[in-house]
Amino acid sequence: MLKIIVNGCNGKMGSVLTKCILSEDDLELVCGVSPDDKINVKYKTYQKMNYINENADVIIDFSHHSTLDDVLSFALKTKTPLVIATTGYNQDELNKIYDASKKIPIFHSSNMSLGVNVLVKLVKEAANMLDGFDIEIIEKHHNKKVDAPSGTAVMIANSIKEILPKIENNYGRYGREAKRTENEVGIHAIRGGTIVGEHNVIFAGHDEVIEIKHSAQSKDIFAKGSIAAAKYLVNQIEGYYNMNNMLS
Ligand SMILES: NC(=O)C1=CN([C@@H]2O[C@H](COP(=O)(O)OP(=O)(O)OC[C@H]3O[C@@H](n4cnc5c(N)ncnc54)[C@H](O)[C@@H]3O)[C@@H](O)[C@H]2O)C=CC1
Ligand SMILES: O=C(O)C1=N[C@H](C(=O)O)C[C@H](O)C1
Repeated sequence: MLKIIVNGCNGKMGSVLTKCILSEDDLELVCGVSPDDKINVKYKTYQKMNYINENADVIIDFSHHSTLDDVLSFALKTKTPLVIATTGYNQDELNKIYDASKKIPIFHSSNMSLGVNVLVKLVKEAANMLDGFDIEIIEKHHNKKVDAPSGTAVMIANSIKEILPKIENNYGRYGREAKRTENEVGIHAIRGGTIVGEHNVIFAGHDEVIEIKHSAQSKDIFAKGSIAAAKYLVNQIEGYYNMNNMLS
C-alpha cells in the first residue's frame, strides 16, 4: 500500500488526483492540503503542510509555487519523498528544490504525461537536424491557468537550449520593432475555455515547415503520470529525478 499526501487537493488537478488515488486498491490517500476549505471530501484535509500529524510514503504536489517553503520544510523534516508537478517557479525557488534534493528524493516535472516527454525527445532530435530553421513554441491552456508561459513550454525551450546553446527565449514579442534573429525561440501563450493543454513546436525553414504537437485530452494523464512518478520515487535514494530517469 502506497501512502500519499496531496498538496493542492482542492484544485482542479488535486480533485482529479485524489479521485484517482481513492479508486485504486494499492494506494492510500493519507490527507490533502489546501488553504481553502472543501466540504464533503472522503479524506482528512489540512490548511498547511506543517499541521499534518500523519506519516506518508510520498507527497504529490499540484498547487502553487508560493507553497514551496511549506512543502519543502515538511518533506525535509519528515524525510518524505516529494513529487513536484506544480509550475511557475522562479530561479530562486528552483534552486531551493535542487538543494532539498540533496537530502531527500525529489521528482520534478512540469508535465507528467508520457506524450509530452516523447515530444521533448523528438524536438531535440529535430533541433539537431534542422540547421538554420526558426523555432517557435505555442502553448494553449484553459482560462483558469495562472502562470504563463506554461512550465512545459519552458521545459521544451530548455531542452532546445541543450542542443543549440546560443538560443535565447523571446516571450511574445509585444512592442518589438526589429526582425527575428536566428538565435531566438519565440514562446507564445494562448488562454481560453477548457483547453486541457496543447504544445506545438514549429520549425520553419526556407519553403518548408515541420510542426511537432501534443494535445492533452484529459487531466487524468497528468494525475496517472504523477502516481507512476510517486511509485518510482519511493524506491530511490536522495536526488533530483525527472521523466527521463523514470522512462529510461
Ligand atoms: N506537471 C504536470 O503534469 C501538471 C502541472 N500542473 C500544474 O499544477 C498546478 C495546479 O494546477 P491546477 O490544479 O489546475 O490549479 P488550481 O488553481 O485549480 O489549484 C491550485 C491548488 O493550490 C492551492 N493553493 C495554495 N496556495 C495557493 C496560492 N497562493 N494561490 C493559488 N492556489 C494556491 C489551491 O488552494 C488549490 O488547491 C499548476 O502549477 C499547474 O501548472 C497542472 C497540470 C499538469
Ligand atoms: O495548468 C495546467 O493545466 C497545466 N500545466 C502544466 C504546464 O504549465 O506546463 C502542464 C499541462 O500542460 C497542464
